[in-house]
Parts: sequence; structure tokens; C-alpha cells
Amino acid sequence: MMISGWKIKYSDILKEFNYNENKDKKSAILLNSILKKSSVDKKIHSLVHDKTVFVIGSGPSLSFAIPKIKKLKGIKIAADSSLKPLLENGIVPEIVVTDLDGDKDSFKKISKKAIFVVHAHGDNIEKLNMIKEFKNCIGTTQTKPFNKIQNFGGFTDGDRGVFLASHYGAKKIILFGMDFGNRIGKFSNTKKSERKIKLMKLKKGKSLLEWLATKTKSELFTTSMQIKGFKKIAYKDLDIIIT
Ligand SMILES: Nc1ncnc2c1ncn2[C@@H]1O[C@H](COP(=O)(O)OP(=O)(O)OP(=O)(O)O)[C@@H](O)[C@H]1O
Ligand SMILES: Nc1nc2c(c(=O)[nH]1)N=C(CO)CN2
Ligand SMILES: [Mg+2]
Repeated sequence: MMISGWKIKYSDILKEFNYNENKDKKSAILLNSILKKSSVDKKIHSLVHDKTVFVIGSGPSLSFAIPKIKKLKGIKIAADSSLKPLLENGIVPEIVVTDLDGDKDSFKKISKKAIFVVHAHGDNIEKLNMIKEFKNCIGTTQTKPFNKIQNFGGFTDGDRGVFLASHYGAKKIILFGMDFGNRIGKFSNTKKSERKIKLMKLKKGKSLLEWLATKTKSELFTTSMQIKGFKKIAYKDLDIIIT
């Protein structure tokens, strides 16, 4: 089942980014054909339901966040390119949310350990074969869900991670490196020619999180830049809310 109101949000995305819905569907159909039947859905539920979950993005604050994350207990969801600096600092996330444009070597390092939540869209069709290496994998789409393909809502890898955690009933969701804003973090693999579109994507991701905040049952916190509906929390106070 899709989060209510998603159809309108997706229709806005199609217009704003000039995406082709049929290509998004084609990509989802291909992903469905590659995915094996699995019990990964249950595994995510047991990791996330009623738990404190961290969603880690690649914004400028990620460098400051890493030493703090190292000391904290919680389920870690890495958004795509944040995986590389996390692994380099000995932090192994349980879940990776990706549309497969993150660092391939990092994916390989945890391909048998982590759960991969792979998003199919019209512009990553040629990358989908990569999932054959992932032991635990589920597929998502921004179009209608079907068969093995789900739609939890969200747009960029980071905000989709938050929608995922909310869908599986996380008790608390705490954001790290999810600054959005006008500065793209150094860990993000954004080419110069793609900066403008990336900033538009970040703006959309942030607005979707503000929308989610009006609907979710999870308690929402951010250590990064302010997001409406999220409680801003200082690193030094994290111990108080992580129980
Ligand atoms: N200022 C920021 N710069 C970069 N990433 C950010 C920022 N703020 C939040 N993020 C989050 O970090 C996530 C991971 O960053 P990354 O650069 O890997 O994105 P991406 O893989 O290009 O994202 P997408 O494929 O969703 O566009 C993004 O999906 C986004 O949600
Ligand atoms: N068709 C299409 N859909 C997307 C794309 C994209 O580049 N093309 N990027 C996303 C997050 O980066 C999410 N959805
Ligand atoms: Mg990505």
C-alpha cells in the first residue's frame, strides 16, 4: 500500500523534473524480474519496528556527525554515497538506500551483510543488474507498487530512507548529514554539470520530509539543518533521547 497522497506528489515530480512515467515503470518491471523472492521485508521490520533509527545522508555536516554516530546505539540507514565515509570510519550500516549511483566498491564490501533498498527509476535502468551481487535486497519505485516492488514514498535516497523507517514503524528517526540547503556535501558524487538539478532534488526531498512530518507516527529529530516538523537536537543531547 502506498502512503496516502503520494500520487499527487509523484505527479508534481514528473512535471518539475520532466521525467517520463513510462520509463520509471519500465525500470521497475526490470527490477522486479531480477529480484528473487525473499524474506527481507520481515528482516527490515524486525530491525526497524519500534526502534531508534538513524538516517545518514551526505550533506556537509556528515564529517562532524561521523565521530558521534560511532558512539551511538541505533539502527543505521545509509543513503547512497554516505556509505563510503561510514565504512572508512568503521561504521557498518544495517540498511543502504540507493538508486545505485553510489560508490560501487563500498557496495561490494557489504554486499553480503547489509540490506539494500534499491530504487528503480527511468534513469538507472542500465545499473539494475548490479543487484545480482546483493544477498539481501528489496526493490522500490516511485510509480505504482506491484508484485515484489514497493513504494514507501520519498524522492532522494536520504528522504526515501526516512519514509522507509516511518513505513516500518520506527519509534524515533534521527537524521545525520541531512542538511539539504544550498551546499552539496563533499561526499556526494555530484558532477559540476549536475549541481543545479541536485539542488532542485534536495529541495524536493526536504519538502517531502516536511509533508511526512504531518503524517507519520514516528518521532522525528534532526542533528542537521532545521526541517519543519523535526525536533532539532544537539549532538551532546543525543544520549537523552536514545534509550
Ligand atoms: N546538502 C546535501 N548534500 C548532499 N546530500 C544531501 C544533502 N542534504 C541531504 N542529503 C542527502 O544525502 C543523500 C545521499 O547523498 P548522495 O549525494 O549520495 O545522493 P544521491 O545518491 O545523488 O542522491 P539521489 O540519487 O537520491 O539524488 C541524498 O539522497 C540526500 O537525501
Ligand atoms: N526518473 C528519475 N527518477 C528519479 C531520479 C532520476 O534521476 N530520474 N532521481 C532520483 C533521486 O536522485 C529519484 N527519482
Ligand atoms: Mg543515489
